[in-house]
Amino acid sequence: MTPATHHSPGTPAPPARVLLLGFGAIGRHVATLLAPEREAGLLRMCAAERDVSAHRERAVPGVELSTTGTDTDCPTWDEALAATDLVVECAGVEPAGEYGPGVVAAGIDLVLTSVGALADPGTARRLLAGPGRLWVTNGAIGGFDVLGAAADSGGLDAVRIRTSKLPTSLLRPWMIETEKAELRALRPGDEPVTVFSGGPAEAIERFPANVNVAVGLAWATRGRTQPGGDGAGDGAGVGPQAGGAEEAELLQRSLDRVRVELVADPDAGRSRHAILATGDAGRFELTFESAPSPENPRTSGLTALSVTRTVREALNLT
Ligand SMILES: NC(=O)C1=CN([C@@H]2O[C@H](COP(=O)(O)OP(=O)(O)OC[C@H]3O[C@@H](n4cnc5c(N)ncnc54)[C@H](OP(=O)(O)O)[C@@H]3O)[C@@H](O)[C@H]2O)C=CC1
Ligand SMILES: O=C([O-])CC(=O)C(=O)O
Repeated sequence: MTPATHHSPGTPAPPARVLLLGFGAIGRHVATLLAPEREAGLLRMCAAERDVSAHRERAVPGVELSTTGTDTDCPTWDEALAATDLVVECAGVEPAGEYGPGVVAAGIDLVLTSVGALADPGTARRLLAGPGRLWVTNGAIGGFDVLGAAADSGGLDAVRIRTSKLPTSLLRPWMIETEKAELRALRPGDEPVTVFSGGPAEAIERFPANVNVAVGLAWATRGRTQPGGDGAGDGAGVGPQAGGAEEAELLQRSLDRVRVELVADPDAGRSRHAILATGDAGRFELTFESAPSPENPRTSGLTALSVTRTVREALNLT
């Protein structure tokens, strides 16, 4: 839905109503970046958290709060959703899978930040089933115009991503104590340690907050649904008109092709994503080291910038 264009000629467009699912590092940064649109009356924003009381003191001006939890002094998720034109998920892979399908099924467009949710075939099918459109953000990486073009022509055989992060940002509850101790003991100058090597689906299951980029890369290089179709593109929204089931199938094949390496690097001042894609179309090497998020130094700041761009595109605010 593009509310900015749905109004009578001659009357000002009503503000687009945006609901953030999750108001952490990315959600807050996105809300701050969209302050000019709020102040210009183009947008109204609400943010859903599961524990609103923990967020009241860190309010962002002009952003109302609602809850997916049990707070009783603010609108519930369902109430907030009923008054929304666009949902922007920035909560995590699990909440994306829990709430996202209901958003698109209600005919509301969804911007997906936790792109890793697409690694689960059932969730991917439901997120792509419409009638709401799914907008898959580029997140912490990019260059998808080049990689998408190469993939569209069937010109890629191998797609790899090597993500390097500070060791302590890769600690996970399922790790055994010796693994955790090894990561904690790494000091600047030590050799990096590979903590995962394999496919994006397994990677996102083990590291849901670190390798959304790998699933995003698989999405970007899934190729085309049909000759003359317009399903693939640089962050393009998709929906039933673009063939949701076919998109989901292409994505599964692409997930099987992408290889992921996740590295704990004690010298990784910035998160680093190195992509190598090769095939008949050529050899493409792209590296991303974005400035850290102002809210969370373990997350690339580029993600919130990409999400903001996707929101502007989805609402025709560009
Ligand atoms: N595509 C990409 O390139 C990238 C994607 N990401 C994705 O973005 C997600 C968010 O990142 P970031 O902002 O740094 O993480 P944060 O932990 O800072 O923020 C997530 C917020 O979502 C809230 N939340 C979690 N579950 C729910 C729920 N069920 N209902 C409402 N709110 C909920 C959390 O609340 P609480 O405080 O209660 O836990 C928290 O406030 C990551 O988990 C990752 O999946 C991240 C980086 C790059
Ligand atoms: O922020 C980053 O560098 C990437 C990230 O965590 C993810 O893809 O989940």
